[in-house]
Amino acid sequence: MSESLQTERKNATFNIKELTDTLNGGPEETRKRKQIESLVFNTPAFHRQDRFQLSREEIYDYSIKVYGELIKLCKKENIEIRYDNPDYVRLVGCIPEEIPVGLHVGMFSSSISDQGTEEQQKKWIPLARNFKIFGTYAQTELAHGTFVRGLETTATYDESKQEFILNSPTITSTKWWPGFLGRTSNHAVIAAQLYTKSKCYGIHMFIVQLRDLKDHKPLPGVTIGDIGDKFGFDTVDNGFLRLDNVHIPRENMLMKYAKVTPEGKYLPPTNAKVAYSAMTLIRVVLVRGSAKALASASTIAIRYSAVRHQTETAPGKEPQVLDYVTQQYKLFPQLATALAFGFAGNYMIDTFNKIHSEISSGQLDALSELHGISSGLKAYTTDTATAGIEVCRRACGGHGYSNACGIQHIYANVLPCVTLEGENTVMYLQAASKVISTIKRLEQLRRSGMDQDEAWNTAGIELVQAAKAHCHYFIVKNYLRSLEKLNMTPSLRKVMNSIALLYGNYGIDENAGDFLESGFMTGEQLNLVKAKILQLLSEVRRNAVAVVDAFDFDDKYLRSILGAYDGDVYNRLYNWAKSSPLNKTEVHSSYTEYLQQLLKSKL
Ligand SMILES: CCCCCCCCC/C=C/C(=O)SCCNC(=O)CCNC(=O)[C@H](O)C(C)(C)COP(=O)(O)OP(=O)(O)OC[C@H]1O[C@@H](n2cnc3c(N)ncnc32)[C@H](O)[C@@H]1OP(=O)(O)O
Ligand SMILES: Cc1cc2nc3c(=O)[nH]c(=O)nc-3n(C[C@H](O)[C@H](O)[C@H](O)COP(=O)(O)OP(=O)(O)OC[C@H]3O[C@@H](n4cnc5c(N)ncnc54)[C@H](O)[C@@H]3O)c2cc1C
Repeated sequence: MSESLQTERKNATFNIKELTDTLNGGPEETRKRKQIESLVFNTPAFHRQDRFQLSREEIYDYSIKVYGELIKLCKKENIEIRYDNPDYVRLVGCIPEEIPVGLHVGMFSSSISDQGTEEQQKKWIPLARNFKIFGTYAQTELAHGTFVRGLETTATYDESKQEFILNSPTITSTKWWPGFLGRTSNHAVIAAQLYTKSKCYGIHMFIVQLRDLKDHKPLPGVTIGDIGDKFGFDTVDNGFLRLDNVHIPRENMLMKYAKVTPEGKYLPPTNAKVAYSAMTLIRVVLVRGSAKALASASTIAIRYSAVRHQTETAPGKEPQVLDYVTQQYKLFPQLATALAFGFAGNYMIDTFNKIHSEISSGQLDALSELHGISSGLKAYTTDTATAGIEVCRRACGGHGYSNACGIQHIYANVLPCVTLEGENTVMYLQAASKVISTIKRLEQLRRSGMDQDEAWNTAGIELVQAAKAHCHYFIVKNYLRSLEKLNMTPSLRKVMNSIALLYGNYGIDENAGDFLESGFMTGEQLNLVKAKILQLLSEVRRNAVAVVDAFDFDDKYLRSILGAYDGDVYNRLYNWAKSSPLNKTEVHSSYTEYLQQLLKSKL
C-alpha cells in the first residue's frame, strides 16, 4: 500500500463508508450492490488480463463469452434480466464493457414492452427474456441518423397476404450502426416508413427475424455484417443490414398505439412520438452513465496524483502532484461534476419511471417534456463528461498516455455517447425550444421576414448555448436540492457543501463571458468567484482521495494500474510492461528477419 495514500485516508475528515452509503441510497443498497458485484468480480470469465492485447475478432469473441456467462449467472442467481430490475442494473453496471445484452434489453425488449400490444408482449417478451432470441434496435441508416423522419427503409402492407414487405430501396437506406447487428442478433426492431393502400404514414417499428434460429445463417433477402473497426466500442459488432423484400406477418408491427387492420386500414396513435420511446430510455440511462464514467476517471487521476511526487519545491522536497493548485483546478471540478451528474442521473431515472408509468397507462401529455429534458441532459452530461475524462487523463502525465492508465478505455466507451442516441447538437435543440430568451430571438428573426426554419437555423448557435445554460442551471439546482434532502453527519455535509459550491462557482468561472454579457455579474463579482474557487480547492484537497474512495469502484472494474486502491503504481507498471506480448522473447523475431540483414548489408 502506498504510504501517500495511507496518509490521505488517515487525514480524511469524514467517514468514507457514510458517503458510500449516501451515494448508494443507504447501507442496505450498498450491501446489495456489493453482494451482486462480488458475483461478477469472483467470476474469472469476466476479467481477461490480456483483454487489451486481443485482436478485434478475439475481443468480439470474448464479449460473446461474457454475454453467455452473464445470462448463466443471472439464471443461477435468479436475477430477472430487465432494465428496470435494480439487481440486473447493478450486475451489468459493474461490467466495464459494452456487451450484447445492453441493446437486447435496453432497446429491443423495451421497444416491445413499451409499444407492443398485450398479445405481442405475450409472444415476444418471454422469448427475449429467456434469450431464445437475440435482438437489437435498427433505426439509423447509412445516410440518416438524426433525421428519423427521413429514413428510407419501407414496410409496405400487402393485404392479400396480411403481411408487411420490408425493403432497403437505396444504398443510403442500408441500416448502419445498430449495435450487435453485424454478427450477434437474429432479430431486430426495425424503424421503417409504413405504407398501406399506397399511402405513407411515417416511421413505425417492426419486429423482423434476420437469421435462422437453427444455424444463425442470414434469412433469404437479408444481407448483414459488421461495419468494421471503430474508435472504440470494440466489443460491439455494430452492423449493416439490407432487406430485399423480406416478408413479415402483419402482427410483427408494434401496434399498441398505431395499428394497421387486416384490411389495411391505418389507425393513428394519439402521439406519433411514442414510437421514439426506446431512445428516450437510453438517453436517461446515459445521464447516469456519464456520471459513473467521470467518477471512474476522477478516481484514477486523483489517486495517482496523490501517489505521484514531482519537482522540488524546497531542497529535497518533492510534493505530491495533488498539492499543485493547477492540478487541483484540473481534477476537483471533475470530481464535483461527477457528483452533480450522479444526482442529475437519479433525478432523470425517477422522472422517467414516473412519466413512463403514466405513458404505459395511455397518458401521453408529459411525453414531450420528458423528451426535452432527457435530450438536453443527455447532451450536456455526455459532452461535459467526455471532456472531463480527457482532462483527467492528461493530468496523469506520460503514464496517462499508457493503456495502463485505464482512462483511455473509459473515454473510448463514453465518446460515442455524444453521438449515439441523438447527436448532441440536435439534442440540445430539443430542450432550447423551452428557453424564453431564445424564443424572443426567434420572434425577432421572424419579424425581420425569415420563415420558421430559416430563423431556427440562424439562431442555432444561441439555441444550443441557451440549452446548455438551461441544463447547467438545472444540474446545479438539482445538486443543491439533493444535498439538502440527504441525511448526513455535519462532517460529511461540510465536505459535500464545499464540493457543491466548487461546482457552482467553477461553472460561473467557466462561463464568465455569458454572466458579463447578460449584465448578471460584474467583473468585480467574477473576481470574488475566482477567489472563492481557490479557497474551495484547498478545502477539498484534504478529502479528495477519501471522496473518490467512497465511489467504491473495485480495481477489477477500474482496470487501472495508476488508479488501483493500493497505489502501488511503479511495481504494477513495471510488471504490466514486462507482461506485454512484445516482451515475450528476449529478442524479437524481427531482429533475425530484418535488422540482422540491415546490420550485415553494405548500405
Ligand atoms: C439499458 C442500457 C443500454 C445501454 C446500451 C447503449 C448503446 C446505445 C446504442 C445506441 C442506439 C442509438 O443510437 S438508437 C438511434 C438514436 N437515434 C436518435 O436519437 C435520432 C435523433 N433524432 C430524433 O430523435 C428526432 O429525429 C428529432 C431530432 C427529435 C426530431 O424528430 P422528428 O423530426 O420526428 O420531430 P419533429 O417533427 O421535429 O417534431 C418535434 C416534436 O416531436 C417531439 N419529439 C421528438 N422526439 C421525441 C421523443 N423521443 N419523445 C417525445 N416527443 C418527441 C418534440 O418534443 C416536438 O414536440 P413539440 O415541440 O410539442 O412539437
Ligand atoms: C457507437 C455507436 C453506436 C450506435 N448504435 C446504434 C444503434 O444501436 N441503433 C441505431 O439505430 N443507431 C445507432 N447509432 C447511430 C446513432 O444513433 C447516430 O449516429 C446518431 O443518431 C447521429 O446521427 P448521424 O450519424 O446521422 O449524424 P448527423 O446527424 O449526420 O450529424 C452530423 C453533423 O450534422 C449536424 N446536424 C444534423 N442535423 C442537424 C440539425 N437539424 N441541426 C443542426 N445540426 C445538425 C450534427 O450536429 C453533426 O454535427 C450508433 C452510433 C454510434 C457511434
